[in-house]
Amino acid sequence: MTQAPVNVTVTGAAGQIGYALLFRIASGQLLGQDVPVKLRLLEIPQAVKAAEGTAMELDDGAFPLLAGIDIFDDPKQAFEGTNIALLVGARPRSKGMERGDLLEANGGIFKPQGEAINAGAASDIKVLVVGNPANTNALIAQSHAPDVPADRFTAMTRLDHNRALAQLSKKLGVSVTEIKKLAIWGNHSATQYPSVQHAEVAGQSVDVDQAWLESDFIPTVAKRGAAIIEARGLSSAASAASAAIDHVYTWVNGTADGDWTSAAVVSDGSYGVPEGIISSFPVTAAGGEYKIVQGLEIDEFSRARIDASVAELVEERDTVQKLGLI
Ligand SMILES: NC(=O)C1=CN([C@@H]2O[C@H](COP(=O)(O)OP(=O)(O)OC[C@H]3O[C@@H](n4cnc5c(N)ncnc54)[C@H](O)[C@@H]3O)[C@@H](O)[C@H]2O)C=CC1
Ligand SMILES: O=C([O-])CC(=O)C(=O)O
Repeated sequence: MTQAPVNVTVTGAAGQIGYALLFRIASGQLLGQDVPVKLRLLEIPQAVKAAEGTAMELDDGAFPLLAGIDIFDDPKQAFEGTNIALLVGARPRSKGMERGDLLEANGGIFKPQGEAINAGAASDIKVLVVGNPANTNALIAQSHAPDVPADRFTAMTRLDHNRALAQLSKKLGVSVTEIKKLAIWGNHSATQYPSVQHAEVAGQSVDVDQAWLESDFIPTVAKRGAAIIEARGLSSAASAASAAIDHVYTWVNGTADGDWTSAAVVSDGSYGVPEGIISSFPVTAAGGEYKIVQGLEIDEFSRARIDASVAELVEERDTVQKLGLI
């Protein structure tokens, strides 16, 4: 081993995303093949036993990079000294619900977790919120961590980004690796805007007809979560875990030259998105920081879609404000 282990806290460790995520972290896919990790698992008391079972299986994987596993039911202990926090633990939606319906049920989880991160996490803490409604849960956690730089709190729209890549690659008959500069804007919800306005294949802009974009691509990507629930009877798990791995790996290791990815980050007012809201943008990563891509021209169609999704985020912020969660 070439360095001290990195502490990674995963909440909801006994859940379905946790089960898909933990083995990939232990195998080195979160941070890199030369980076040892110590796992700190947080669960509610009733699920600690199940988390212990997962920890036994992690032991049985004999992962060379796994330097230890601790299990907690107290957020203060779980986030003590942690470098990377994956906030997955929350109730998933079921058929017929929108993610925003989970605001009240799940919002309460993220206030004490934000406070615990503020109190005890390592100074280089990076937080990814996966639990839905992810953007606003991230806002709740961030607002209770005043001593942590706000840009360390992010929410996951990488799954939407990957879904958009997959759909476009099928349509164009090219590999996902050939597509650059796709972007997810706004909320991780049905109002999100997957944009091909700046997308490129082999340096050329992507030529797809507007009717396909509006009636197929955008709704397929934006409603994919509901389609998975309809088909599986459970919300997406392995693909969500995979996107969480991608989000953190890119954050730590950077984006490729000439490309970007999507992540929900604290808005600095760019593109008319109100400051402080956690909204998805096209972002680059370098030196361990995500930065919003600047200076993009936004066409009229994109403007309307971005504004609609951001309006939903403003509503969610106002709701949690009324609930006393921020
Ligand atoms: N942002 C995204 O792209 C996606 C987000 N999600 C969301 O991720 C969340 C988790 O999904 P699943 O793993 O499928 O759910 P799950 O129900 O299988 O697991 C959730 C786990 O969280 C635990 N938990 C609940 N409250 C907790 C707390 N206060 N502290 C620690 N752990 C707690 C539960 O005991 C359970 O083990 C849901 O909110 C789901 O909607 C799911 C897919 C994609
Ligand atoms: O749709 C859901 O509730 C789970 C989720 O966030 C997704 O699959 O994108």
